[in-house]
Amino acid sequence: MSIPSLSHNDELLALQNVLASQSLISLFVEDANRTEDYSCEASGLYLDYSKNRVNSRAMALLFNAAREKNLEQKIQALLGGEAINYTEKRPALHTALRGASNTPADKKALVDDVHVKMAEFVDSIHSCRWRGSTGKTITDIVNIGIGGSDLGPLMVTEALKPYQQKNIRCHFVSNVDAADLLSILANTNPESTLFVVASKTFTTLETLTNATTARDWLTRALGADVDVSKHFVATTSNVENAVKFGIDARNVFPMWDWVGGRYSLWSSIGLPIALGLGMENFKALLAGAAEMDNHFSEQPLEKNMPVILALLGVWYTNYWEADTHAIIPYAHDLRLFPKYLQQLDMESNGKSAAHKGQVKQATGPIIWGEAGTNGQHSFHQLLHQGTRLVPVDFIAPLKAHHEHNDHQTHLFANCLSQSYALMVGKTLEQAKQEFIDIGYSDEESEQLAHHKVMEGNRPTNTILMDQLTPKNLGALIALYEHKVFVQSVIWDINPFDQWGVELGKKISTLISGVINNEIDGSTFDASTQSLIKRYQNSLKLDDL
Ligand SMILES: O=P(O)(O)OC[C@H]1O[C@](O)(CO)[C@@H](O)[C@@H]1O
Repeated sequence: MSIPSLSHNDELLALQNVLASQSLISLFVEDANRTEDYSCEASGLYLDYSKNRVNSRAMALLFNAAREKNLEQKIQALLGGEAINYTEKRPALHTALRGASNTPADKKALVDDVHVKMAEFVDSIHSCRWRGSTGKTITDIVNIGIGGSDLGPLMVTEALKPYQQKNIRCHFVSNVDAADLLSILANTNPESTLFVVASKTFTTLETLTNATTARDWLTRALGADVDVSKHFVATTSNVENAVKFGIDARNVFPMWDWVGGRYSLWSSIGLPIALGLGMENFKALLAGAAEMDNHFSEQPLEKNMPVILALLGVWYTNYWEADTHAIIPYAHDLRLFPKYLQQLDMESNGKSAAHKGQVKQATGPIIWGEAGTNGQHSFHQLLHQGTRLVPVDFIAPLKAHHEHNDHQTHLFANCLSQSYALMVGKTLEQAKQEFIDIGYSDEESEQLAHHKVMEGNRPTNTILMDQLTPKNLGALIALYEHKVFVQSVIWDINPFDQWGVELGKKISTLISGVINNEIDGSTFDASTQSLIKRYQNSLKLDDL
């Protein structure tokens, strides 16, 4: 794949060549101020991007590229509510949900109303005014949703566990595999359980299947005349379908088509966050994100954290041919963050259609990762000695929510040890000496040394925050949302649609029809037909 069409491409390519032969450590030696020059602060977050294979000229050309693609105007178009999602002809106004300073007034009014409704509902659950159909207080919230209607609220409630309200447990069901739902139902009491059916469209197969099974479970346990409305609420933009499902219209928390699914945790889709952590903490999450929105809108590109992260990503994807990008939080509570970012980034920028025609360069990388230190004992080997270049974002809170400072110091020291080791690596001479030091002969040491060599010069970002608080988490999520947007601008793609997931959905409906003998399956290929047959045969065996 080639590179984005930019006027300074020749120079960028030449610089890549120069920087590829220069060690990262030598860049620090050359520039005594490198750490200060290659760092930035925003909304409680500190980004150190000095351990990247860039110099000031490369950064200047990347900022220039962003200007060439009219990034500054596009940021204002995004925040101002222009129909930036041009394939679906609508704005992408997740920033309005958290009250970014340029939020259009009509959207602000809608959002404020929903916040009032959410706050009243949360209070009625927490103060035990809302009761189940048999008079019991609600102890368990089960969110039924998938994709953006699951991953965001799930990740946030896990990340902010120290803020969890007493007497309320939150559960999340997403997979159409009933094993997911049944494992939750096995440990909940129908009398004190509230289901939140979360679906922007209220048409998603997985969510409707799970919600129907949950409703059957409830009526089986509490009788056909149970007041289902005491146990089911919905968060959706499709009030009509939610009501058809049997949810009382008063218990539907609206959202709108101008909020993308993967950007929706800030909307009523965040209801389980507010129920689990309290409305104040939900609002603090929004406030942190709004602060990052304002930073994104107001700061020059050179000091703009999402822009810097995005341009570094473009640099590695397009000029260094990095296919993947690892996200490694050194906070156990953030362990779902990489998984959350997989949807945010890959569903947004996993595209090959440009505004006009097809893209000419690689677009969104494969996002992956795991919490440190666990990853060190699984995939870090590849980061240190593998043949692929994998840029890494390390994310670390300085303070923990517990008092075990010995653990926290080990955790933080490991985080820094990884970025340092990835940068400096190990030379052949050092490796040989290590073998000699443990008693190997000179000849053996010579032969084996290359197994221990680490090339080093692997690029990393380090993002620090004081503590993993609702506000800091809000800022962190918004940082990555905006990073993804900036990259979409450079790559000239629409990050707000997801046509790619539609085809599989449609075909699965057809295949269900073939399995149930409602549709002729002969148009499918021989492999698919034979696999369908095997499944049908297993059903026949069950009937015997
Ligand atoms: O909230 P809904 O409408 O049920 O959709 C769930 C998810 O399905 C997708 O459309 C595709 O996976 C996501 O973008 C979305 O978050």
